[in-house]
Amino acid sequence: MSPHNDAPSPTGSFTTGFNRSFRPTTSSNLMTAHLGVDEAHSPLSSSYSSSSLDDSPFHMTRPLVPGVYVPTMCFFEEGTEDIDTATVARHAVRLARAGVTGLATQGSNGEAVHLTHSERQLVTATTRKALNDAGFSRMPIVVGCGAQSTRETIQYCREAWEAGGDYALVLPPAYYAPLLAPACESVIEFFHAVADASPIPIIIYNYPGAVNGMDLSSDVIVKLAQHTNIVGVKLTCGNTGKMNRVAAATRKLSKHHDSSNPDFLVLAGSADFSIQALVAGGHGILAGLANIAPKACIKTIELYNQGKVAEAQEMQDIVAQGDWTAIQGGVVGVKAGMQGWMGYGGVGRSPLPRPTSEQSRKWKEGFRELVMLEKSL
Ligand SMILES: N[C@@H](CC=O)C(=O)O
Repeated sequence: MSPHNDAPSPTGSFTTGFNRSFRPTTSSNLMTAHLGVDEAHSPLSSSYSSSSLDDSPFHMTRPLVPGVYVPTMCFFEEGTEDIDTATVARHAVRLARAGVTGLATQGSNGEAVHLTHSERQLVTATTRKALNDAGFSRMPIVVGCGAQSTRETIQYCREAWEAGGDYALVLPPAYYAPLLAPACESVIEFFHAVADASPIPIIIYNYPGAVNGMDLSSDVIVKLAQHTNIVGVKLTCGNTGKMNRVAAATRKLSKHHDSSNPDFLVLAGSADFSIQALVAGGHGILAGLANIAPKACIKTIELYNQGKVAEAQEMQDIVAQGDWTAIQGGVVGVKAGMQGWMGYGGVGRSPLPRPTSEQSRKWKEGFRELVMLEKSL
């Protein structure tokens, strides 16, 4: 059973359900929405500080610990393309019951770029409530908050907190990458400004493929890690040398040496290098493949941590092959695979293409070995 399954809950004051007075609303009035919390604890209050948040009875601290984090898919109603909240909730609970460490809404797999501000809040709030109702109120939710301006990124972080998110996953802004990249200072200033203003801690998202090729170096990441409100990194770049440098440097900077609760969490951004990440000193994965095979992803890491390296390698072989299908098919292929094997998933929001039946069969087949492994666990 997951350490996050909290029935009964250890904190009497915490209530299940969305507890930050969230009301689905338009983005224009979100910033003025009354949160129903003491003004001194409101993230919209100028006197707000992250330490005051921890004192708020409306907040439960959910530590960011090593393990498997899943950037959840977003699901849409057939025809209308409205958010299918029932499936969002059901999927979150399925993953939690499989034993994952945390979830991430609005990662690349969650089609964040297709969602409005209020839809993003709806997905996060639905996920939080589903977890709480199923006895997983201690499970953290990371929320994708990347945007092109510092201002909007901060707004996303605040909205993520309002909706029940615990951490913000932030990509560097990259539309104007050539203007920012030569001076890493601009990128550092961006992350510092966001971290200063965000009510929730920041996880750096290094995914060059999604941001005009911008690839943060280990030097930049280690510098950013020294900000008290920047607490982790997801490396989708796949650079295990960089991961080794970041893990080693942040370990040295750490005030304590508790490997079960590091100050700075270093995560692989794809499941196809899970054990490589552990060898490099990383702490786990935040990877889309776990939408399909959460138990296989968890088991691979467990085997390695238990010193069963050959068995871990064997499982990693299957995980890496399955991930190749996910990498090639992206959101379209993963949804087709889920629909084929799990009976839900549907299709991506327009303009993502609907796969033909032949393509759906191909994506489903690509996951066969992985799904067989998953079912055996
Ligand atoms: N391959 C990645 C894509 C985004 O980071 C994943 O597995 O999530």
